[in-house]
Amino acid sequence: MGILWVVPDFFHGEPYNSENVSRPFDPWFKDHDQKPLYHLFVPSPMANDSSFLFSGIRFNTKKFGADIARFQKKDNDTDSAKIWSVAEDGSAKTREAVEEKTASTKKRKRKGNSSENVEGFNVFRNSASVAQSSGEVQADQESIEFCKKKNKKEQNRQLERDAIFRKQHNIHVSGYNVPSPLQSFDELKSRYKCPSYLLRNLKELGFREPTPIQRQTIPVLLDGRECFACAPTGSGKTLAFVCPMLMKLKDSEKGGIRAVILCHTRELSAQIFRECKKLAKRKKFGIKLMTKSLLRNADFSKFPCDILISTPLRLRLAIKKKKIDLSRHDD
Ligand SMILES: Nc1ncnc2c1ncn2[C@@H]1O[C@H](COP(=O)(O)OP(=O)(O)OP(=O)(O)O)[C@@H](O)[C@H]1O
Repeated sequence: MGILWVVPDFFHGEPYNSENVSRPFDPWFKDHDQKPLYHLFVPSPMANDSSFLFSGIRFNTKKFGADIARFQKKDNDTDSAKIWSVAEDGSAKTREAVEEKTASTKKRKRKGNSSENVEGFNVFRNSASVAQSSGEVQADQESIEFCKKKNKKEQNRQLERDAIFRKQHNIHVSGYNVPSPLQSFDELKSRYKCPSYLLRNLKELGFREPTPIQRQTIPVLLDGRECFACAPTGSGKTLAFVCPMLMKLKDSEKGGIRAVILCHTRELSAQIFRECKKLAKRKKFGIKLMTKSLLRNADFSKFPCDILISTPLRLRLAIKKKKIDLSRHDD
């Protein structure tokens, strides 16, 4: 254990002086060997563990890196450790060595150079339990903070890239933490695990690139966010909401209506119905258009329907007269 307690020997008179020829080391040590001050500490745990000295101390190794390098462990430290163990053993054979080393330590002290600090620092470095574990904790905290900073930097870079991309495609957004727009339809697979039938259908329909409204609306809806989108006629709004709808529904189920699309005109609902059918090709989704005949003849209690497309008035009629159940819709 690399510890050197430097305390004045108040209890036992004069300190050892190597230059005092009339008081050589052996008799001096004999006087003090009976009750040296460190014996007071030996039975206590303090003698074996210096961590009590440093508990609660946190040392910023990053900030004081240069100082740490300067105070790295030196031979002096091992010397002082030897002195300590020798003094404890009380071995007569090594007392000479003790004398020499003690004298040299004192000389250094007198000169007032920095080695004293070195030892003090090494004590800190070597105290096994608390100092080491607090060092580890601090290292962990530093690496976490480093990761956080890195993530934040990367996030800011991504925000910048998104802003440039939106500007290029004339996309305007408002809202908090808006997801990044789609670069391509392939991103549907990498980012959202889009089923392959849908990607195949998009390809077959000749949709190579998403339109601006699709680029931004699809990620927003797939992230479970609410969205109010506005784009010119013929800009591909239908795919912008049908594609995430199909992805969220995943598979066909026979338990009732799971999604509703409301359109203000019958023509538009018929157009959306056609688009839905094209996009859901190869998947047995129950997609229904609320026509007059359906409203009249259908038994809505056993209505296998994943997506229902209707105008508001027809849906209201169905709810009132046919007790259509919309409670199963997926969020
Ligand atoms: N990414 C795309 N690439 C090429 N064509 C597309 C793409 N998305 C949609 N289309 C096609 O563009 C046409 C218009 O799409 P859509 O009906 O969805 O537009 P809209 O914005 O909903 O129009 P409206 O406002 O009239 O309802 C459709 O024929 C559709 O198949």
